[in-house]
Amino acid sequence: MMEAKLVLEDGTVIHGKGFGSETTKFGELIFCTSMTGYVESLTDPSYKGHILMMTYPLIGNYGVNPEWYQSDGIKAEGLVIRELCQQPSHYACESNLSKFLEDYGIPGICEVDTRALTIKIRKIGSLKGAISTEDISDKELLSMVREYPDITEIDLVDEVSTKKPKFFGEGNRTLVILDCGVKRNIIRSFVERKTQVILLPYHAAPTEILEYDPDAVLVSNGPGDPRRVKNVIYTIKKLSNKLPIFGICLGHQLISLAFGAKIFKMKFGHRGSNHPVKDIESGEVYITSQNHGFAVDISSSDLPIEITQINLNDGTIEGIKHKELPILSVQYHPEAGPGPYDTRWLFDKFIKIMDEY
Ligand SMILES: NC(=O)CC[C@H](N)C(=O)O
Repeated sequence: MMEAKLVLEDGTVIHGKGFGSETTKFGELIFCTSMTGYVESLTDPSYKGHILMMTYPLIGNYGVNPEWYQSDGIKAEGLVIRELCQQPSHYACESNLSKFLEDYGIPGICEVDTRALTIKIRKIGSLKGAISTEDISDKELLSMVREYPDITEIDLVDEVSTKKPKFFGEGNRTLVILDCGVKRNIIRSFVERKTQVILLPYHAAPTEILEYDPDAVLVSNGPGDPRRVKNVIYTIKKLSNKLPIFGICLGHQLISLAFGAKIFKMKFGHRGSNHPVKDIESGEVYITSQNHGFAVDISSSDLPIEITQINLNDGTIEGIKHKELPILSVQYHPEAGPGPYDTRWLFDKFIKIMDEY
């Protein structure tokens, strides 16, 4: 295996073994506590701009199958792990993790003490970093990392959204999804429920959306700072009294912004498959799949939206709804991929709202 290093903006330099592509990539280093689901996570467009570190110590065991992809390829900038399994075993395995990363030009580094690094990030927060398997000195790489723009300064949604309309499934109801970096499982969740899905570029104008005569609009998940995606916030405001609107993750943040809430960057985010979320009305607790670094802040009860669900680990907002209009959203991922299926009922709820409207 080739030599590789991980350099962080605070000056940390970690040497390890490289796998995947021989290259240098930059991004915000974040950690994910899911024990499995590395294929789904690497291909989740919300990870664009991030270097993904898995806390589970052995990764790659069951290999790779394109059916598990959440988009057309790897969207994360790099992968940091403790131990790489080089001989995967699984009935559906078609490739291995190293080849998978190589196919998409993405570097990986293993033999890293990921747990110590996670403790560091939990203490000081997410950090910008680079993985490199090239011949660049530590000093030079560190200054490149420090010069690299912060995640809040990059328009990542534009890099992952579809360039033209796409159509999926059939049925007697139609849903427009504004593609900010949608995961395939979200589209699948509606197609399975006999819904025609029209996927539009995130910048589609309100008039263009209405021309499709949809029964509702869903604002998808996606990477980066929601405050940068101003045109979608405008679209949500324009459509709010015309159609039901649902939001997942970035979509939840954009709907919240459209109705006056604020956004803050979390210290190290929520990324994993076991985040407990409580539904305030029913008192039920769900185990949810999460991947976000920003969160919604609703400090005033004068806003037209109210909190429906909260995170039981840190009390952050996990769900909101409009006080009068059929508009609701969640911060977590009801479609799973990877993660538990506890909250798949939300898709049935969305569909019921569409059908009744
Ligand atoms: N999965 C997502 O949609 C992420 C939303 C947003 N980019 C965040 O990091 O908070």
